[in-house]
Amino acid sequence: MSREQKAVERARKAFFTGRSKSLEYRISQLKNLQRFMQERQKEIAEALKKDLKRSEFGTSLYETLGVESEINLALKKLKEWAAPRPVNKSLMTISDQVYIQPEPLGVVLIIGAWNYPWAVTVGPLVGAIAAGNAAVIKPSEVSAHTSKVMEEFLPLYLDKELYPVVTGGVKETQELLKQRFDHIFYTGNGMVGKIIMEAAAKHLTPTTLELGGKSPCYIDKDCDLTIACRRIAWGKYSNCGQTCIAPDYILCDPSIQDRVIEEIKKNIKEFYTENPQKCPDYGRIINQRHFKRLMSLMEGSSIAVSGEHNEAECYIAPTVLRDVKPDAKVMQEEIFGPLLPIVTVNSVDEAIKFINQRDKPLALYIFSSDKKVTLT
Ligand SMILES: NC(=O)c1ccc[n+]([C@@H]2O[C@H](COP(=O)([O-])OP(=O)(O)OC[C@H]3O[C@@H](n4cnc5c(N)ncnc54)[C@H](O)[C@@H]3O)[C@@H](O)[C@H]2O)c1
Ligand SMILES: CCCCCCC=O
Repeated sequence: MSREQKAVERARKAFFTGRSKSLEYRISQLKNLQRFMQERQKEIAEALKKDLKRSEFGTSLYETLGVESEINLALKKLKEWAAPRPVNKSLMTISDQVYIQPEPLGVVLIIGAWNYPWAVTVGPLVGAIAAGNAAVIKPSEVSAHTSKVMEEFLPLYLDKELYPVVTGGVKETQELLKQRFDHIFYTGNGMVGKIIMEAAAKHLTPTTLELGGKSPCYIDKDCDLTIACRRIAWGKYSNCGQTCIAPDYILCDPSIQDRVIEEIKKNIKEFYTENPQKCPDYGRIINQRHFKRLMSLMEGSSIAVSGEHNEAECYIAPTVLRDVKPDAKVMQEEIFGPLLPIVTVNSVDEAIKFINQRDKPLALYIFSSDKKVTLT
């Protein structure tokens, strides 16, 4: 029997003891997780620094504060969430006592991604514990230092049988996917999302798929460019653009392209100094494979801001590309890095057509002073 199969079987056996169902037990495990997040702050921050050059402030802001507030919410609301809910009687149930009783699903699988590894792996775990489930936790092998911290320290705080951490790469994840789960929560790219759904379908397991995609921005001629560009620069270059809903590309009128570039440049300097490579708040590309992918996406584009890079450090500076053609390489896939292409369009109608014809946006950012401008 494989290590993965053993972990799932142990979790199921532990689930059948019924202990994860008691509210007291769920609360005690959530409190242990809370204690883990507080006591292991140093290990969490050090691992994220090694994986993504995440600053300590960034670790709190983007990862631990979010997970901690999920735990606090669950602790506060658990009794209410788990309580039976009243239901209106119908002719069929007129002589019955009727109510909806929330019940745990069973053994769930959580497969995390590497870009915000705590938020997307331990975040869903909070919900799984609160709902009384057993959960097999599979952190991303790509953020290897973080994965090691989860593997080493989580079992010191949580019930090891109910909430095992299974590390490894594609082979190990595929071995896990052969097992039967009662729910799968996956975060990552859409190609692998299809593999997850196919494996889940074999057991009719419901899935939650948190995927990626393109997130276009449209800047109208008459909007407040200073505000628009500041917001885009923040969203684009936080975590080096490696955020699911980071602005992917900008559409704007040719007459404002130069001003947009200047405003974004000003913000890059304010956020990350003249030299982002030395700035503690600017991260790194997760690995050489993604570094090379991003360098190749930039090929043939006209660079308006920076484009500097250093392969040994997996460093790519906050970059803006101008007059990008719709068929350029950089427009064909989710960028997931600090490259910001600008494509010019002559009207809002052209922008709408552009987006609708090619992308099913994950997020859509519209900057316009005209409240009637929507792209839906
Ligand atoms: N919607 C959201 O909330 C959200 C959040 C974060 C990231 N994302 C998206 O995730 C993507 C980035 O993550 P990623 O996919 O590079 O992460 P990744 O490479 O870490 O993969 C995610 C998980 O899938 C597993 N995996 C990889 N290949 C597999 C295969 N062939 N078979 C089975 N399992 C496999 C990995 O082991 C890992 O645990 C981006 O597209 C981003 O937009 C979405
Ligand atoms: C603040 C938490 C960010 C999670 C983003 C998920 C997408 O990448």
